[in-house]
Amino acid sequence: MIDSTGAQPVRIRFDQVSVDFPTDHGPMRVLDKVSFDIRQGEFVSIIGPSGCGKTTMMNIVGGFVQPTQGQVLLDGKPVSAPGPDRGVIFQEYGVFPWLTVRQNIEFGLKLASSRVGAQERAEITQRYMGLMGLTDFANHFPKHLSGGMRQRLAIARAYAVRPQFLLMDEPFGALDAQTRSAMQDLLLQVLEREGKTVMLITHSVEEAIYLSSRIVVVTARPARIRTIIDVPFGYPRAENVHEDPRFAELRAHIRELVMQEYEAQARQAVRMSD
Ligand SMILES: Nc1ncnc2c1ncn2[C@@H]1O[C@H](COP(=O)(O)OP(=O)(O)OP(=O)(O)O)[C@@H](O)[C@H]1O
Repeated sequence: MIDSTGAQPVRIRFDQVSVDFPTDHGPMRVLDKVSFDIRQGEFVSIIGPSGCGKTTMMNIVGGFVQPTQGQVLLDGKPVSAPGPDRGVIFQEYGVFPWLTVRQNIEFGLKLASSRVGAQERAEITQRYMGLMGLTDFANHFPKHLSGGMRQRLAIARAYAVRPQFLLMDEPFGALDAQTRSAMQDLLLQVLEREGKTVMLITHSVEEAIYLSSRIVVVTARPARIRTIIDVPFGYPRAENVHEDPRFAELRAHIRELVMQEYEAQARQAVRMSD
């Protein structure tokens, strides 16, 4: 479905979303009147200082946190609960320690859809174990995997379900540089094939530019939209896009914005301690 302007339809809409969390000193505002849209097939990264409210934004889309004011709409309907249409990958490894690698992926599929039969589940599981380099560890339990492998298992489980939306909170943060780069390329391949709508939280400006179609820079807490940047590179994304002079310019620009927000956060902390 394409609207009259020829643009893809809006899938995720933040509409004046504010969140206050209770603290011992009264409510703490974490998000303040955040509004932006994510359209079908877009890859939107959120970048901003640590602790500013990015995970909270993702938790609202995931259905884990309710806004204090405003709403998040998924295909025009307010989000009220988690659902299998959204594949969520958390910072912490979201794997079940009492299940093997194979069982973890199969269980994710079982939860998401009762329509996938046992045979198909086994095939999908085999495929994603292969993609993530986990085939040799199919019968291992997570405690016998390295941190990076556990994270790859969490990613395999989310991808295997083929959700319409991928919500990723620093999914590659715990990986070494080489694995991280391989996982970024694999994500681009999966998206090329399956055409998902993605929201990614990352601290890496390079990762945001390499993967995204747009980057939302948010302010120090409470998170507000500082600016939204269109990434000038199309898909399939060239692996050597890092060498494009526009990449370096964009990186410098976004780093500057994020540094300014860290400085604002530091000034806030000084004021609070006065
Ligand atoms: N359920 C909650 N109850 C109370 N406070 C919370 C809750 N969830 C988050 N917070 C607080 O809200 C603020 C924003 O947290 P959030 O995790 O959204 O930030 P973030 O930008 O994702 O941080 P980071 O980049 O370090 O992961 C933090 O001060 C956090 O302690």
